[in-house]
Amino acid sequence: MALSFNPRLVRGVSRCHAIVTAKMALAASCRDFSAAEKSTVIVNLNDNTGVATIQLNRPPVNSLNLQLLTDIKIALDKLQMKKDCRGMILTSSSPGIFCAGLDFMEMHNPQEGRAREFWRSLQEVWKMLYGSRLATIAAINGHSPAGGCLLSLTCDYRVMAQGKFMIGLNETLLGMVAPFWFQDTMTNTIGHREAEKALQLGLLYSGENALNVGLIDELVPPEKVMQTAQVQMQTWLKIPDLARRLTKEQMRGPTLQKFVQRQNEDVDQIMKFIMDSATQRSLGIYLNTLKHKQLTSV
Ligand SMILES: CCCCCCCCC/C=C/C(=O)SCCNC(=O)CCNC(=O)[C@H](O)C(C)(C)COP(=O)(O)OP(=O)(O)OC[C@H]1O[C@@H](n2cnc3c(N)ncnc32)[C@H](O)[C@@H]1OP(=O)(O)O
Repeated sequence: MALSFNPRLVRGVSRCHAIVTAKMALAASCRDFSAAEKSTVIVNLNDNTGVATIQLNRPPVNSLNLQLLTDIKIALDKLQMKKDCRGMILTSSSPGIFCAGLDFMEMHNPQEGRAREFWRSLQEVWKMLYGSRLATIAAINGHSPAGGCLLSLTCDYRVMAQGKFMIGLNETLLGMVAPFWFQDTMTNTIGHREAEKALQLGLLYSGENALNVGLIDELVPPEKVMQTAQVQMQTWLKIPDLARRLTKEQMRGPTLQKFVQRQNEDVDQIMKFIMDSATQRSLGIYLNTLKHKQLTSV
């Protein structure tokens, strides 16, 4: 995958620069994580508008492994430290795939030390995105199951591509429980009743149904996703930053405080769960299902 700018993002922009793609030193592992040397996010900041774009860039499906999570975190850190940066659009460089959720390689028969680090990175990315001072918009240009849906839910607004794409928290289909903070993020977006149904049944919504339940805010042709996100961003940036940011803090504060109080306990629970042989069996069955393409949306 070439690390070039998306021309649509930079057209007409006089001073647009890339923030260097984040890299990380991976902890020693016996597994082959050879993708570690490759860039996994492309970051642009338009100095004229103050709007940044983070493109997930880990083909084929942008599954969230330790490297991608670390790269997102570094990119966000850099952007949030830049005073002039006011908004961020989160998208993917792979047409048809926003993000396939957590990387199965991190979950299937993991080493506990690595799994802990991985989970803490996910927590950190969620916390940063959910509490970001920036106006954030997810430009969902394809499938967005599980952790992919979670990433988009942290944003202030979601634009999704029309087509046969799915979005939802489907953890129960994998024999897993979406952690409480996944559940809270979903509930805060679509309300308790719909979230209860969606989470228990592991529903993957079509774009139309996602729009109906408020999981996304707009459904547009794939080629218009980015442009729509940019136009929508102007609406968010018309509001004085401080007023918008403080309102966001107040609305999301209780969810974030609950999370911080239970963050360590959450890591311990997840470790217990993922190291359990029954969990691994369910995951193995799910991976087999995935190979035979039996996933459907409602
Ligand atoms: C310690 C923590 C404890 C954590 C314990 C608790 C966790 C609870 C929370 C869990 C959150 C999650 O996100 S769990 C992850 C849930 N994710 C999913 O269920 C998505 C599964 N994927 C899909 O449905 C599809 O791949 C989809 C995204 C729609 C794209 O379909 P396509 O037809 O375009 O592409 P495919 O042919 O299926 O996929 C291309 C290749 O990518 C691989 N692939 C697909 N999804 C992948 C994924 N999530 N991780 C790795 N690899 C993936 C496929 O196997 C293929 O590999 P090759 O065959 O080799 O080419």
